[in-house]
Amino acid sequence: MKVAKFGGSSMASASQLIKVGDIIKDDASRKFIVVSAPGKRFKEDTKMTDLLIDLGTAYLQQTNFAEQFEAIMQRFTEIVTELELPDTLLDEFTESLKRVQELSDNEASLMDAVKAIGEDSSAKMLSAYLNKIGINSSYINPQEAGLILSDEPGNAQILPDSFDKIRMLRERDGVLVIPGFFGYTEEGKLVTFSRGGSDITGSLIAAGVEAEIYENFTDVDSVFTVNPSFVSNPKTITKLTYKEMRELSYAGFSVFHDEALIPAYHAKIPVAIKNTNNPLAKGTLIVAERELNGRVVTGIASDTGFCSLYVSKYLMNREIGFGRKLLNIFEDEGVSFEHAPSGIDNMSVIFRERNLPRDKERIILERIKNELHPDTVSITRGIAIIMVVGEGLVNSIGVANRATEAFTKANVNIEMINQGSSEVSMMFGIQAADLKRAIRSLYELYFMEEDALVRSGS
Ligand SMILES: Nc1ncnc2c1ncn2[C@@H]1O[C@H](COP(=O)(O)OP(=O)(O)O)[C@@H](O)[C@H]1O
Ligand SMILES: N[C@@H](CC(=O)OP(=O)(O)O)C(=O)O
Repeated sequence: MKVAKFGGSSMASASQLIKVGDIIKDDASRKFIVVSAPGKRFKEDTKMTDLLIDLGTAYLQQTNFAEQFEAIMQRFTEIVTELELPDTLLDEFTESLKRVQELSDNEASLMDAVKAIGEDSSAKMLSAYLNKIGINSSYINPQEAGLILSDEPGNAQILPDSFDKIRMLRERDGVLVIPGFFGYTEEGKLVTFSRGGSDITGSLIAAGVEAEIYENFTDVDSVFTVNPSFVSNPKTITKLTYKEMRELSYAGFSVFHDEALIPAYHAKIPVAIKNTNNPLAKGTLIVAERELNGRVVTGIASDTGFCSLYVSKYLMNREIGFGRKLLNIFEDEGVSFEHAPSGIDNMSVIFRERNLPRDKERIILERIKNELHPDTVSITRGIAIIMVVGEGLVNSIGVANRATEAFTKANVNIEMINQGSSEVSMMFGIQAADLKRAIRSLYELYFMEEDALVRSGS
């Protein structure tokens, strides 16, 4: 039995839902279907989830609620009408949108309840459409499916008891259509995962039902070696390991949510990335182990929105507890960090800028000065990270050299280097303004020049 997840791009319009129906019809083992809310139909379009966030905001701020309501209903109406689905679906969606005005939870919980309407409605439309084309299908609410999550609105996590309940879905007849992105706390409150979280639902269902494969349908033929917005027509990746994909998606390969790999990884379920618009394309397979194909680097990912805190103190290496005290300050202030590369007399700590607001920055700098008495302490914002990832990295000499050569060629200054202890990745911090140049240069070196050398036999 397979789990197939269809992302926002696959659910964006009636014509996309028809393709989804064809894909499900084509393979009877696609029994568990997880769907996102309608995504963008074209580049400048707005995702349903963003329309819903605007609706929630309009309600909270008592502004243009009616206008947002209209925009959302128009998109649902288009899909329902074009697919000739029952009008009762539209009545249901109208009711759930109206109920937003009765919600009295705190702001974060209210927003979660509003956002979930996108996925919930998507699942109801697809299930109705599948029945219409002769596939016996049921809509399954995530509570019924057994998705019990932690009480962290907008950033929930699965609770271990869920899996036994999810497993029972195997006994159900027909195709089951489950909305992605949300679940319920033990107390029955609706909570969502972080943005892009339908990938996580798909992986959890795959782990719970012990699927033979988790197919993740999106709008690209495969995972590319580099984000296609930086390099046109980049080389594709046909197979990569969970470890590689986890690092790549953490650092910006937005095609798959970085938290979505863990459940599939633990349950040893292969993940296939496939294209709804071209389902016969081979796609990309994510597995536990793969043969090394001679290529050292599998992919180069990058992300912006980081900042780096630098602390130096002469003889830091001899001061027992320095690192602990430093990290303790962040813990006290409720600030999570991403990386902490260190030298003999210095230490950097890398944060996502959104986790270190200016008021926290002031408090933290003050505390470091008063409690740790460093020689210098400073924060640099506007940092981008680049992650060079590959299982082959561990046994190769000169990978870092090649990277620095690429940065030099592109005239990009490296602010920080960190060889991850997982040994499948190497991370560089640079100024965000230099990102495009740096990525193109790295791609040229690792993928174009190395291939040319292999082809010429040298
Ligand atoms: N390395 C990469 N390989 C493939 N796609 C990538 C990569 N990095 C970023 N992307 C982007 O991810 C997009 C697909 O993810 P997403 O928009 O979340 O899809 P969906 O709506 O199907 O969930 C692609 O259209 C592409 O622009
Ligand atoms: N609709 C949600 C969840 C999701 O996974 O969407 P998508 O499949 O379009 O990335 C979001 O936009 O965050």
